Order: sequence, then C-alpha cells, then structure tokens
Amino acid sequence: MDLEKIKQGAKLILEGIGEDPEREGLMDTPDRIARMCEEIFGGLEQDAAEHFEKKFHATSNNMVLEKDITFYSVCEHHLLPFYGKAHVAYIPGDKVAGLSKIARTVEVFARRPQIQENMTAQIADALEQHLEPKGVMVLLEAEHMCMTMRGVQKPGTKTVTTIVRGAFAEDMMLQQTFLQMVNKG
Ligand SMILES: Nc1nc2c(ncn2[C@@H]2O[C@H](COP(=O)(O)OP(=O)(O)OP(=O)(O)O)[C@@H](O)[C@H]2O)c(=O)[nH]1
Ligand SMILES: [Zn+2]
Repeated sequence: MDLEKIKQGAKLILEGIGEDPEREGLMDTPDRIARMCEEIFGGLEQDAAEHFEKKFHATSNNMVLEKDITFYSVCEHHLLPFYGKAHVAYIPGDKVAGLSKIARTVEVFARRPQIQENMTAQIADALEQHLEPKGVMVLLEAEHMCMTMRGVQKPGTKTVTTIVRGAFAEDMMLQQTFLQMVNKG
C-alpha cells in the first residue's frame, strides 16, 4: 500500500472541505488515515488460499455452519462503512477447514472496498475453490452507512444477500435448514 499517496489524498480532502490540515487537531490525521487504510483495506493484500493450506479429514458430510461472524467493510461507492453479520455454511467433501478459517475468509473479503453482493459471492467462491465441498451457502446481513448518515437516510434498513452453490442450490430443504439455523426461516 502506498501510504504517502494516502496521506497526500487525505490532506487534499481536508483542504477541499476548507479545513486547515496544519491545525493541531488535524496535523496527524493524514498519517492516522494512512495507518487506518492499512487495517481496513488489508484484505487487498491477502489471498484466501493462505487460510486453507491446512485442512482436516472429514468424518461426516453434515452441514458445518459458522454463524454471526461480525464483519466491517467499506462500500466502494462512498467509502463509508457497511457492517453486520455473515453466516457461512458448507457440506464437506473430503476435507474440512479449521473453524477460524471461515471467519478469516470473511475478513479477507470484508477488508477492501466492496459491494455486499460481490463480497457474498467471493466468500462462496473461496470455499468452493479451496475446500471442494458438496455445497456452500452464504448469507450476509448489513447496515450501510451511506444509506443512514447521508443520501436516503434510512437507519435500521438491513440489506440481506445470499449465495447458494452445489447441494444447497439443488435441495430447498437444505436451504430451509440453513435459514432456520440462522433464525431467518
Ligand atoms: N448493490 C449495492 N449497492 C450499494 C452497496 N453499497 C452502497 N450501494 C448503493 O450504491 C448506489 C450508488 O448510487 P449512485 O446514484 O451512483 O450514488 P448516489 O447519488 O450517492 O446515491 P444515493 O445513495 O441514492 O444518494 C446507492 O444506491 C447506494 O445505496 C452495495 O453493497 N450493493
Ligand atoms: Zn455507499
């Protein structure tokens, strides 16, 4: 990441809004913003593959569900946060991943400029590619700050996105079970 460029950009925005970037309270802000970008856009420098190097042999083919994974992302249209919960399920093939790796995969795709639909699909793609499961289902529910603190100004509105792949696409009962397990059915 080019931290110098981020600092210059942050300073320009402050000047653009008519602020004095040299005043005491703002003096260190471009530097803070650069360090913050390293954190909130850190997923750009990660590949989900690195979280699937270690896998375990599956002893059952029952659904594995990680639910209520809190995530914070940034909408690519306004660079304002959207945040909420991810629920990720898969039906194992031969292998299962360490449980934390599902949440780490969510982080890889949350920590970049995003739209919620693409983030949902990218999580499903990564699981399909690296775990070769029999099926994957991902549901994200999030509140978008660009719809609350500006624009249409509708606080409390939740955007829900889903992706179903493999067995979940073929079997409505499986989808229903997933939805019941995440209390959406
Ligand atoms: N599909 C989708 N849209 C998003 C997401 N995050 C923000 N948006 C929307 O992106 C759209 C951008 O619309 P534009 O008309 O180009 O921008 P705008 O004039 O700032 O839009 P308003 O928010 O309606 O004021 C808005 O409708 C946002 O609500 C997302 O994750 N997925
Ligand atoms: Zn937005």
